[in-house]
Amino acid sequence: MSAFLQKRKAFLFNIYVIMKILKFGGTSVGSVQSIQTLLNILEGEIKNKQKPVVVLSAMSGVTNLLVAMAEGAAEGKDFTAQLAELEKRHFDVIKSLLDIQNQNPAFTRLKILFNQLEDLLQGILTLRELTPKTRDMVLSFGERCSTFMIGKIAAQRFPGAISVEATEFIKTDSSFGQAKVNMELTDLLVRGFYQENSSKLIFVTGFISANDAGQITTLGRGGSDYTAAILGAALNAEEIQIWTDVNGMMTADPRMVTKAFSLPELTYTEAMELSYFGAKVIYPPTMIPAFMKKFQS
Ligand SMILES: Nc1ncnc2c1ncn2[C@@H]1O[C@H](COP(=O)(O)OP(=O)(O)O)[C@@H](O)[C@H]1O
Ligand SMILES: N[C@@H](CC(=O)OP(=O)(O)O)C(=O)O
Repeated sequence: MSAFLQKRKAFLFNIYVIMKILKFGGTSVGSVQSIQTLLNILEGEIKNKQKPVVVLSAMSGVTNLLVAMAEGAAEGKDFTAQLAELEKRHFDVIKSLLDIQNQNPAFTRLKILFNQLEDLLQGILTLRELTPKTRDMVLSFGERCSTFMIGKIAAQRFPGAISVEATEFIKTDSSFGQAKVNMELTDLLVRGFYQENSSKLIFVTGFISANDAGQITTLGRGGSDYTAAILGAALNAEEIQIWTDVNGMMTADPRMVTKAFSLPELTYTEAMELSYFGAKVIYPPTMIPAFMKKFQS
C-alpha cells in the first residue's frame, strides 16, 4: 500500500470513530410536531459536537398510500384524490416549517416529483399493469419527498445540511421489492460519498436503492432500518439509533398487548429473534450488518 493510501486510511478512521447513524421512522417524520422533535434531537447531537448521518423514512402512511394508488391504478381506479392528499401532507409541512422565502423553491422541487409520480401512475392506469420495477419506482417517492423536504427545513437551522438519495450509493441486484445489497460496492460508494461530504449534516433516504443500471429498487417494507445498518457498517459508526414512537423494543407489540413493557437491554440474538417473530419495530435484516460490527443500538 502506498504512503498516500495509508495516510488516507488513517484520516478515514479518525472521522469514522466519532460518527453515529440516526434513523427516524415514518412516525417521527409524519407530522409538523414530530419533525420539530426530530430537529430538537439533532440540535442536541450537534451541541454535543456530534455530526450524525440521518436516515429518514417516508411520512407515516405514505408508503401504504403509494401502494394503494399503484395497485388501484392497475385495476383502473382513479388516483387523483390520493395524489392530492399526498401533496397536501407535504405542502402543509412546508408552509408550517419553512421560512416564507424558502418555500417556493421547495414547492417547485416537490411539484416536479409529484408530476413524475402522476405520469407513472397514469402509465399504470393506461396499461392496467403494475410490474415490480414500476412498483418500486412509485414507492420511492415517499422517502424522496420526505428526505428532500426535511433536508430543506433542517438547513434553516443547521447550515450545511444536505439531502441525498441513497440510490447514489446503495447498490443492489434487480430483485425489485426485496433487493439484495452488493455490500462490497455499497461500502466503497458510501465511504466515498461520506468522505466528500463529511463537513455536512447528511440526510439520506431510507428504504431505496438502485441496481447496476441505475433503476430504483427497494429493500423490503420497513427497510429504512436496514439502510441505517448498511450505512453504519460502511462507515464504522459507533452507534445506530432507531427513533420511533415507542420507548425501545418491548416484550410485545403495545398495540396488541396492553401489558407490554420496554426491554432495557437485549442481546443481538434476542433482538434478532424478536424482529424475526414479528416485532415490527425493527426490520429483521437490519440486525445482520449491525451484528457483524457489534454496534451499540
Ligand atoms: N416488540 C415490539 N416492541 C416495540 N414496538 C413494537 C413491537 N412489535 C411491534 N411494535 C410496533 O412497532 C411500531 C413501530 O414501528 P413502525 O410503525 O414501523 O414505526 P416507524 O414508522 O417509526 O418505523 C410501534 O408503534 C409498535 O406498535
Ligand atoms: N417507508 C417504508 C420504509 C420504512 O422503513 O418505513 P418505516 O421506518 O416508517 O417503518 C415502508 O413503509 O415500508
